[in-house]
Amino acid sequence: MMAVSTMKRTARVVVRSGACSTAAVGPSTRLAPSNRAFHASHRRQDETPSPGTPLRAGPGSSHDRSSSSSSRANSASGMSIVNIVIASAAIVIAAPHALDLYGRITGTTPSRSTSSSIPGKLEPYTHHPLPLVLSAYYPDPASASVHKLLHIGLPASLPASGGSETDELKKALRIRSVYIKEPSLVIERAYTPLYDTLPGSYSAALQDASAEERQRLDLLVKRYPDGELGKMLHRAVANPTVPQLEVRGPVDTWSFERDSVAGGAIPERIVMVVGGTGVTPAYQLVTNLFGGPTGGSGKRAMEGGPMIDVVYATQSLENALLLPELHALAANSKDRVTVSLFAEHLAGSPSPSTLSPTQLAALGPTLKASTPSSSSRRSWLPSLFSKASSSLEPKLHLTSSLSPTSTTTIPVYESRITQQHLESLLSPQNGKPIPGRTLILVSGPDGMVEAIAGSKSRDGQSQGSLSGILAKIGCRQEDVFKL
Ligand SMILES: Cc1cc2nc3c(=O)[nH]c(=O)nc-3n(C[C@H](O)[C@H](O)[C@H](O)COP(=O)(O)OP(=O)(O)OC[C@H]3O[C@@H](n4cnc5c(N)ncnc54)[C@H](O)[C@@H]3O)c2cc1C
Repeated sequence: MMAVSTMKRTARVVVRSGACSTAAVGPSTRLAPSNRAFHASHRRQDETPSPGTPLRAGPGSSHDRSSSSSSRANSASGMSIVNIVIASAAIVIAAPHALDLYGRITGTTPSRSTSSSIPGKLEPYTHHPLPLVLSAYYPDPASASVHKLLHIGLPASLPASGGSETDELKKALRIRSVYIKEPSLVIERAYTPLYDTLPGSYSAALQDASAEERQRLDLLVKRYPDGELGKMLHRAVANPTVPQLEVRGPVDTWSFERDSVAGGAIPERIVMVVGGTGVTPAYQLVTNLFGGPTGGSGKRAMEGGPMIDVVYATQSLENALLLPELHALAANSKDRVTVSLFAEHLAGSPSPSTLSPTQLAALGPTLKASTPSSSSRRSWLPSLFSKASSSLEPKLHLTSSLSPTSTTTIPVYESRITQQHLESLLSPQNGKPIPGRTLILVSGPDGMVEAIAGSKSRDGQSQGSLSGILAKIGCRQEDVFKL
């Protein structure tokens, strides 16, 4: 496993070969990846009144009746104190239920009591305090940014094992998250570690990891201007000796074993359509199956696992996360992992020489950009020559700057992910049907998930009906899962 250089939500679609008809139906749907709208509607939770909020003395308190007889005043005062005690007790008893109800109604997750927190422990349903051992701006620790890489100290995890290789593969086919609590506001938010180092992990990345890497969670956290948890996590000062973050987990975001649609058969291919910080679940799944980007002495890729295509949308090249690591994973797992990037704004026709310092920072020292040749431009979208528009051709190719002979490329399109792109990706290649089953996972801002696969239910708990681009190209409801 490699430390990321110093360093969303989603839908799952299972597509049997031919399950998504590739016939174009209507005009392509544009995505609306507004992080602001997404978080405002899906992930934001307003401040919850604290159970300890003092009650205001109402009419009948001794202060209101200064001219009344002392007995009436005492009686009123006594009544008032009894009322306060009863009301306070009722609030304390009812608060957890009210918070649960509030969470269900708003689609957010209120935190539970942490009065019995045990430092250094991790459990799915109870928060425990863990230390923040590293906090660095991402991608360049020396430049302030809206993204930070955080390392949270963990009790060491050992790779789990048991059962046949197939059983282990099925257990690695999952994406797990943790929830971090904001103590004063009584709210929590989910974050997906880049590597599953959580208890009970079957991740190939854990097998590659050093002892130090096994004792930490690597999170990439975006800060929004008024985002509560993002602000708190960006402000927190790293100190390995102070367990300051209330964390619970692991919680399955998606797992093959719980996927009734999968019916026990491992998919041949998983297409992950992701946007913004929604790339973190895709990254975790790839590293679960193929190990970390720098590899190690441990077991590498899981045998018999699916191919993974990461179709990644960002607002701009400079906002793209984990590009060097994704490229390294694709290069290490030739023909098993592909990555393509859709940047809405590339500022015209960038050439390698005109990339800005922030764009170059997103590429890191290991990637270089080049202008695709006309033949390579066309290779990814063979069926669309006749109707090709400039947004259907990559504007840049990202390749390794360290090994010039490497042919692994991340094509960069100046576009949102469109119907044509997904049709092309899911269509039979060279006229031949893609064998086996394709599972599609979608993760990103609400607007993007809605455009690709339709929105989740209001409470975020159920999938909602399939619509959007995937419905237009003929995918079936049961073939789609929104993370
Ligand atoms: C399974 C899962 C995994 C995730 N993994 C990651 C991850 O790895 N990394 C990551 O960064 N995120 C991840 N997220 C998203 C994360 O959980 C939070 O939703 C995100 O960090 C925003 O939380 P916040 O508290 O910072 O912002 P919030 O307080 O929720 O605010 C979000 C946005 O809403 C706006 N807003 C806040 N209050 C209001 C208001 N009253 N009116 C209008 N707008 C308002 C804010 O300005 C901001 O733009 C994940 C989410 C899920 C569900």
